[in-house]
Amino acid sequence: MQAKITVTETWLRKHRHLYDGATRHPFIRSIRDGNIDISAFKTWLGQDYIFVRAFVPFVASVLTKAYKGSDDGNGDVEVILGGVAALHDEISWFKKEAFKWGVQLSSIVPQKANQEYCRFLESLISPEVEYTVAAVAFWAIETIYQESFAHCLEDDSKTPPELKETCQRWGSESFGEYCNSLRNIVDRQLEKASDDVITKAEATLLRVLEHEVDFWNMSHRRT
Ligand SMILES: Cc1ncc(CN)c(N)n1
Repeated sequence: MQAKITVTETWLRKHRHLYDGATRHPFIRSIRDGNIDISAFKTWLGQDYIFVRAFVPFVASVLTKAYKGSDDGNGDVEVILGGVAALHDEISWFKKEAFKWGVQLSSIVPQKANQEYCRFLESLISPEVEYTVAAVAFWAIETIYQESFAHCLEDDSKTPPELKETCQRWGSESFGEYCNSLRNIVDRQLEKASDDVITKAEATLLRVLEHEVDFWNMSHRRT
C-alpha cells in the first residue's frame, strides 16, 4: 500500500523553489564551501542571539496552545517542552560563542530584517492565532536551520573546523529527529483542520520562508 502524502509534503513540493532558497542560501553555501567571510558569520551570530531571545516567548506560546488546543494523547506538549529546554541551552551557547569570536552581545542593534522577523513572531503569539498555524511556523523555523546546517556537514563539504560546532548544533541527527517530531505534530493537526486554517497555515509557511531568506541576506551582505 502506498503511503499517504501528507500536507507538509504537498507544500514542500509546491514551494520547493522558495524552500531551497531558504535552505541553500549563499550564506550557507559559503560556510559549506569554506569561503565564509568571518565578519558575515559574526553578524549572523549577534543578530541570531537577538532572534533566539524573541523566539523563546513564541515557543512558549506554542506550548500553551498545545496544552489548550490539542487533545494531546500524542505528546505534543512534551515535544515542545523539549524545544523550550533546548533554547535555554542555545542561549548559553550563543554567549559562549560570542565571547570566543569577540562579539559584544550587549551592543548588538537588531537590523531591519531581524526586527521584522521578531515582529512577525510576536504577531503569532496572539491567542487568536490557532495552534495549527503557530505550530507550522515553529516547525518551519526549526527545520530550515536543520536542513541548512546539515548541508554544511555533508561528506563533501569544506566547512571550516571552527564552524563545525555551530553546524552541529542545528545540523545534527538529534535535531533532525526533533524536527521530524514537530512535522508529525503539524501533519496530525493539519489532517483535522478546516480549509480556512489550512490556508492560513500555508501562508504562514511562506512568510517564514521569506523571513528566513531576508535573515540570511542581512548576514551575508558585505559591508
Ligand atoms: C533566524 C533563525 N531561524 C531559525 C532558528 C532556529 N531556532 C534560529 N536560531 N534563527
